Amino acid sequence: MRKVSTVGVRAPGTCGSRVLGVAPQSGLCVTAAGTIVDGNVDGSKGAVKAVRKRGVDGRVRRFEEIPHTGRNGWINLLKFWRENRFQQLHKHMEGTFNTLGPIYREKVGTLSSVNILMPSDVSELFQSEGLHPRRMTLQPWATHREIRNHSKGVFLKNGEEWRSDRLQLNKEVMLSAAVKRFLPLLDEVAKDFCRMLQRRVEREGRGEEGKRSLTVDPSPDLFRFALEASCHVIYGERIGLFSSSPSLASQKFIWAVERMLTTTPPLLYLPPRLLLRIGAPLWTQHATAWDHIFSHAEARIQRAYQRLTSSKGRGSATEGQYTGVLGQLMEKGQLSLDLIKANITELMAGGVDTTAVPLQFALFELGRNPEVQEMVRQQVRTSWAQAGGDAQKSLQGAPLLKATVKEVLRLYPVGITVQRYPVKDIILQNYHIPAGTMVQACLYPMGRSSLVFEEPLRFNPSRWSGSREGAAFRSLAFGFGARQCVGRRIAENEMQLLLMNILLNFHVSVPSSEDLKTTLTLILQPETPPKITFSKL
Ligand code: HEM
Repeated sequence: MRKVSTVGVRAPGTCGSRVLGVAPQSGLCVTAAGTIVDGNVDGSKGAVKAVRKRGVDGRVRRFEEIPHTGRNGWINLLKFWRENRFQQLHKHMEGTFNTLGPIYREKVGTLSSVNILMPSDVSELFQSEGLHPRRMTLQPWATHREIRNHSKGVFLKNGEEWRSDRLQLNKEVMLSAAVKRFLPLLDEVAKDFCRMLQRRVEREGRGEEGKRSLTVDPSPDLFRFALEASCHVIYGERIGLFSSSPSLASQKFIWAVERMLTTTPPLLYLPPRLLLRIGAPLWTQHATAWDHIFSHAEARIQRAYQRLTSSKGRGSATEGQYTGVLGQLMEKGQLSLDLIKANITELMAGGVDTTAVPLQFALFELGRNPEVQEMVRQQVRTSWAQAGGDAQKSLQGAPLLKATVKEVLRLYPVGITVQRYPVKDIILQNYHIPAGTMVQACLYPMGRSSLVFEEPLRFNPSRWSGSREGAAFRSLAFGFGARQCVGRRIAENEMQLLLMNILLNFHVSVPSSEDLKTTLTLILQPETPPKITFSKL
């Protein structure tokens, strides 16, 4: 047991590297606030436990006693700007947990949060999220909708309004009957992607015919794949992005989403309406990017609407035929056209980078871990053969493939935190948290914590097959509870199907297996997209 001195920002509650430390060790650590942490962080089998805690004098500590990174939000904001911490917020969080312990407070500009990383604490948070869970509002997005008079979709809504939209969307994208409907569409796009890649390897690759290899940065193709897949599932429309001349409008949509994401984080800490009034370029870029996303969606929604109404007029030409999420929502008529537009636009904006980027990480990790790749391929091959090529059955018989996606998102979560405002007072790490406080579950530091995962830096999908690490509140990349990602089933199936088709057709390797440097826009990305070598099997 050791007492930790309290100096400057690092002072309160320091548990040092024991929380996330690379060097595993065992022992108790007394924080400055007097909380006892049972620090058995031995990385050996069975040793990783949730942190137990109680006040030394048996009392719950006050909110103000939670370790923090400095009281003055404006000074913190200045530091963030000066040191470019927005882009490295995931690393900043990891470092701060190492220094301050498993819970800390942070104020940046006007935004205050309590940050946690232990699964047991996230479970506590989940139990107090209430019937209408709330996340931190992305104010620049909300302001854009308000000034342009657009309705908001589920991402930006709260309360009963959110719930009623969400229940309708769940039926079309989350329930297993819906998955069954859209899965063949995703499979078709994944297969076309592989055919396009085959042609490219044959045309541009090296080596003898039939056994060629090609080393490329696959990210532009992965973005196209994700957009093609989204359009097929959402609008029921193929947009031909794998052709030799993909449309410029689609490329512009991809750029607009990228711009919208990169301009979001700096705008979170400043009042958008003030920036709008002074004509700040950052705000103009953000709003213009959103305008583009909206007009892209609007054009497609109009087309789909005309298609649907004209086929209805001709008799039921589309009866029994799946017309995409948009068609389903229109046919059911439970949401107004305005709300359908708002939600469909959000699904489109949220559906491209979120899957294209983890696919880059997945190919990189499979490439630098050839034994893992081979193990997954064997399972996928057997399952695919047994299922006679049926996509859904093939996925069901390949748990390692599902675990691969989970493992990628553990190490590289798309969103680095999930936020909630508890509806009642709760106790986390023996500190009192008043209702209405913004609490963030920090996924990046959690995924890399030796308290939570054995050998956290090892890419090991098999870790999810045992019961222990499959335990609750460790795999949180899609959030949790009723407000979890509504695109989850689309995303999981889309990524699994693409990886399945790639593994059946190519061996994947990487020219450099050095760790990837990551950077945060609104989502976690590689600083430079990794190069991947595809060799025909
Ligand atoms: C790997 C891919 C993805 C990841 C990791 C991811 C992650 C997340 C997370 C963490 C949330 C917040 C959940 C919470 O607060 O508990 C979320 C919400 C959301 N996501 Fe995703 N997402 C992904 C793909 C997608 C896709 C493909 C779509 C659209 C097709 C989508 C649309 C949305 C929407 C609309 C919400 C707001 C849901 C609500 O508030 O009710 N996401 N996502």
